[in-house]
Order: sequence, then C-alpha cells, then structure tokens
Amino acid sequence: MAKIQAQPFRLALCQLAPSTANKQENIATAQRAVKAAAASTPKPDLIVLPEIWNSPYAVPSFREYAEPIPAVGGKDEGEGETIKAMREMAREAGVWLIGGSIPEIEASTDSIYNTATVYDPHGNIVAKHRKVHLFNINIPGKQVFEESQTLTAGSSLTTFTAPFGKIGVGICYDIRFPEMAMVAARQGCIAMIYPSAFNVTTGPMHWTLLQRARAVDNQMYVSMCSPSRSPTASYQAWGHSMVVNPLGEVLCEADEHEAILYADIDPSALATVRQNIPVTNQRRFDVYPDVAK
Ligand SMILES: NC(=O)CCC(=O)C(=O)O
Repeated sequence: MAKIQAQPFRLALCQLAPSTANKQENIATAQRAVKAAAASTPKPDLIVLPEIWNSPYAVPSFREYAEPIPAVGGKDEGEGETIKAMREMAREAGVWLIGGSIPEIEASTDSIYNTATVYDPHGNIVAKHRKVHLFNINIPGKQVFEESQTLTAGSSLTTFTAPFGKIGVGICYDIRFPEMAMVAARQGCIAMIYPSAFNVTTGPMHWTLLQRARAVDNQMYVSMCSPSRSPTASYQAWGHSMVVNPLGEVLCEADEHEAILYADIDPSALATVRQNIPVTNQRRFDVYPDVAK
C-alpha cells in the first residue's frame, strides 16, 4: 500500500443541466457553472463536471459531437472547441478541473472514446481517461443502452497528482468494477472520482450503494458527478451527485435538479479509518494471489 501524501481540500461537483443538441449552449452552461463554483467561499480546489456534457448522451450522437483530444501534456494543435473551453475554465477560475467526459475521436484509428480530461490551474491537461468498461446493459422495458455500438473501450487506469493529493478517475459504469478503485487506493489515491450519468432504473438500485461500497472497500473518498434530469430527454439521468467519506457515509447529495455541491475532503480521515479498522494491512494476497498480479 503506497503512502498517502495529501492535504485537506475543497471539492465542488457541478450537476449541470442536461446537455442539449447545441454544443455551444452546453459549453456556455459548463462555463457558467465552473465560474459560479469557483466564486463560492471558501473557493474549491477541484471542480468536477458530469459524463458526456457537451453532447446528448445517445449512441448516435457520440461520433457527431466527438473532438480530437491531445495526449497528457500535449499542446493544443488540432484540439476541439470543448477542450479549449475547459483549458480556459480551469485557467480563469484558477482551479483543478476534472472536465467530466466528452466523446473523443482518435483520427489515426477513427475510433470514438468516452473520455475524461483533467486540467491544472494553468489549463494544462494532466490526465486523460478513456472509459474502460462500456455501458452495455439490457433491462427489457426499462433501460437498454449499448455504448459499444459507437464507442471503443479505453485500456488503462488513470490517476493524477495535485498538491492536495493523488486522485483516481473513472467514468460512470467503471464504478461497477471494484478492481479499478482497489488499484487506485493501493497506489496512494485518497479519492476515486467518477463523472457519471446513471439513469432512473439503475440509479435508485445502485448509485448510492456502489459509491458506499467502493468507499468502504478501499477506505477512501468516492464521488460521482451527474447531470440533472430532464423530463424530455431520451436518457433520463438520475442526478443525485454525491460525495462519500472513507467510512462509507454520504457527506452530501443533490436531488435531480441542477446544483453545485461542495465537500471538504480531509485526508486524515483515511488514516483514522485505516487505523481503527485495519483491513488495508490485513489483506491476504498469499491466499488470493491472482488479485495481486
Ligand atoms: N453512463 C453509464 O455508464 C451509466 C451506468 C449506469 O447507469 C449503471 O447502472 O451502471
């Protein structure tokens, strides 16, 4: 288990209005939310946006709205307007930004990804996560979705290190796969943050349960940031953006409407929980070596 090096920080989740068909309008909505979050007191250190916020969350839309995204540390030649706007949001606000996710096009392979980017307060891209587990489910009569019709899955885990600590990033359905959060915790992450968009079928079943489970399993903070719900959208997002502490307690939760949520993250809470209930030191990888590989 890697050592934790972190400081207390303030997290803000922007539960944006559902995306419309107008990309510029969606960008303006995100700009307003980031500005409002950054203007709050005390000022947040890290702001988070939801999953696929510049495009409708719909399989046929991903290619139409996709943009090229540079590699980590890459310059801005050829990057899309949403990436330029997010660099500017982080720079103007002087904050770290987990810019939710947007559809990305990789020109060399013509593949489309569901990709989250992270910016430092200078507008540099410090991390890029391509959704690893594509959301393909079929609950007849309720929720059917098949991201793999147009999306390609990413193939790596993602973390970034800020002055306030190391953070793991996943996207929505990724939270159902506990290995990702476990590896991040073992690498010294204090939080797993997932830009997300559950729906009104799976949201009430599993949204809170999964965040509390990942938090308790790994004794770390866990947070999901969703869009708000629109009665007219084809995909009804669950909303309920949330932050859970390392004991598995819900620190804050939105309802289904537009909102900005704030939470104070205290890394010493990880140490306290890990000392009181020392499962992190009691793992028996000698008994289940496959997991440790
Ligand atoms: N956008 C997603 O990955 C949705 C995941 C979801 O709703 C779930 O139940 O898992």
